[in-house]
Amino acid sequence: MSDLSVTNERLEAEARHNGGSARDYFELLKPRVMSLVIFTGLVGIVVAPGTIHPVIAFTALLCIAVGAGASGALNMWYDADIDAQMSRTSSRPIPQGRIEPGEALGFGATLSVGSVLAMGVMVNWTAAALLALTIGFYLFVYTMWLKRSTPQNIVIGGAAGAFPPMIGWAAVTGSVSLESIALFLIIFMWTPPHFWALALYRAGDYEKVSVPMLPVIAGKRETRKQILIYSVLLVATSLAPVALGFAGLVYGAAALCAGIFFLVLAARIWTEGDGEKADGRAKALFGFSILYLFLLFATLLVEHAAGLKIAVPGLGA
Ligand code: HEM
Ligand SMILES: CC(C)=CCC/C(C)=C/CC/C(C)=C/COP(=O)(O)OP(=O)(O)O
Repeated sequence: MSDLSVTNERLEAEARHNGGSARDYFELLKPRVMSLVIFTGLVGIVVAPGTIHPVIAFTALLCIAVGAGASGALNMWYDADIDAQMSRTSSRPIPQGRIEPGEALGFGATLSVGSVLAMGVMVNWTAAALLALTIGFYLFVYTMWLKRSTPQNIVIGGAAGAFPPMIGWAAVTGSVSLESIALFLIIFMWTPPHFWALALYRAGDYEKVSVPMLPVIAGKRETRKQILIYSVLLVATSLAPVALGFAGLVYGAAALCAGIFFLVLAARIWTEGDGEKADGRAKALFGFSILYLFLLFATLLVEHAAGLKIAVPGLGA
């Protein structure tokens, strides 16, 4: 062995020993995914009826952000074995040895408990209970139980990602209502097409680590069919805020236009089958799914905050 490689090995071992950098810890929070999660929480806070002091609203949003990040760290702690083997996730801090599993567990657990307690003490205990439920659902129900045991993992487990607007709403009102359940249902219906589009072109990764994602177990044809079914349900559900009267024509028109485009992309996946453009079309739906959810919630926010709500005749207030 050359002097150089001995030195490199020593440096790497030292780096591992010194614990991760601030950047590694930040990566544990899954910041890109969680930024949209946090945005949906913000929309829940803004559109909820009633008033909230801006400092309390900011505290609630911070607790959602920290709790969401913490749940991402706990997910990475538990999934480190499979993350190490999948090309998409192998460069994460734990598989790379930059953060020890125990450090990630301690980090995630501390932030989880801290965010729930801070929400309870400084905002209200309904929002805190929902935040605890969300973190627990993502860690125990999705990550530890369903992810490795059933192809319905993300349908049921995906509920975790749908709670944040409900948490935001509860931070203002102290309760759960039909309107906040409608926001929950939109994300709940959105999660299967969002994730299965990605799973279609990442099926090999999941097969390699024996995670029973739908394309691996039921095949790509069935996955394409399920994407189409959930896309139709999603577009119908996206109109619930209008039907319940807490969104108006601007939101309704945006939801319909974006929804039609979503359906076109889902249909194109279906018609392409296993053709040569299959991966490209799945990637297009995955990418648009993120823009779609952002647009839907952003329109709700702007319509509400800018007083643009024009009620649809015969529906709601
Ligand atoms: C169980 C539910 C969900 C599953 C299984 C899932 C899965 C995934 C996966 C595997 C990725 C690729 C991440 C990567 O490239 O490392 C991803 C990306 C993403 N997801 Fe989800 N997701 C879920 C729910 C959500 C929710 C609820 C949101 C937001 C409301 C969300 C927002 C995003 C965003 C913004 C990205 C893009 C991140 C980037 O560009 O790196 N996801 N999702
Ligand atoms: C407020 C709060 C606690 C919010 C949490 C929201 C939440 C549960 C979002 C789910 C996001 C996500 C990346 C799921 C994928 O996990 P995965 O393990 O299948 O993805 P991976 O393979 O990229 O790790």
